[in-house]
Amino acid sequence: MSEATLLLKATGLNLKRRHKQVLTDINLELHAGQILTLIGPNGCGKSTLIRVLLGLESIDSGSVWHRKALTVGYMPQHLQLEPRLPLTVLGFLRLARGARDSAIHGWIQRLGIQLLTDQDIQDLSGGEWQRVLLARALLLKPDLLVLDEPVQGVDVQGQHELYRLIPTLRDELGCGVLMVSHDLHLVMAATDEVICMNGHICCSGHPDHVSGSEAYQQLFGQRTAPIAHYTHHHDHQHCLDGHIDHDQTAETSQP
Ligand SMILES: Nc1ncnc2c1ncn2[C@@H]1O[C@H](COP(=O)(O)OP(=O)(O)OP(=O)(O)O)[C@@H](O)[C@H]1O
Repeated sequence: MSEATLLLKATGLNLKRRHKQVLTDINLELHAGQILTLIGPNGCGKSTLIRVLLGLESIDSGSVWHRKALTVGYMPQHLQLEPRLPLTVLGFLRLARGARDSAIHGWIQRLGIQLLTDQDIQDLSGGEWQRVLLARALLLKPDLLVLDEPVQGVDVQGQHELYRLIPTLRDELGCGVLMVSHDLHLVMAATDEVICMNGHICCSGHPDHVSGSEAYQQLFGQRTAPIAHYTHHHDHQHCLDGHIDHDQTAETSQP
């Protein structure tokens, strides 16, 4: 990918918290139009890496480069709000920098949260809150959309909808997407590149490549078996004269 589309680049990131080495020699690049997903077991450093990339946490060594004037829409894993704060969903969305009511109502419709507009944010369910946070991130018209476990608390139907929506948003906004997810089945189909981490980067690349790698199998073991992403194993050959030769045997069938 070209330098012109580069949004963010991390080089040699290292970070220790108390006595634990949380990040070790992390290198990555994210380009406009790319969906990059971080996966890995609990505590492997995914959220910490996101916060470091966004400049919310300091590092011991390494560097993070951002494109100039990069606008980031961040959907955090946790957002602590003052519990006594009386604020409706609409009021909360109006706090987004530069957000106009027309845009707010557009995203409210798009994300199917019309019935929540006047509801107090303290009364939202986990899945409802996730949608509201996504709306807030999108209101910023981000060059980079950062989603830290976007489907936590979202029902199965909602998870499918959200993972279908992410590539559409990427296409419409032309943004890059950096995502953390535990939903291996769904995320593998909705991402261009996966980084599988456990403090350091164990493996990375296209989902097909990563899910077949030894490091991935060691981290996720049996759970990797039914990954539901599309893989086409070509079981025939197209000859120059247009003839199809079926003598080639298929390795495996697609899921
Ligand atoms: N301020 C801190 N002090 C000590 N340890 C910390 C601190 N912040 C993070 N850690 C540790 O760093 C590790 C990485 O945490 P992080 O939240 O990045 O993991 P994660 O991969 O996002 O996990 P999960 O999948 O459970 O959300 C964890 O072991 C955590 O306990």
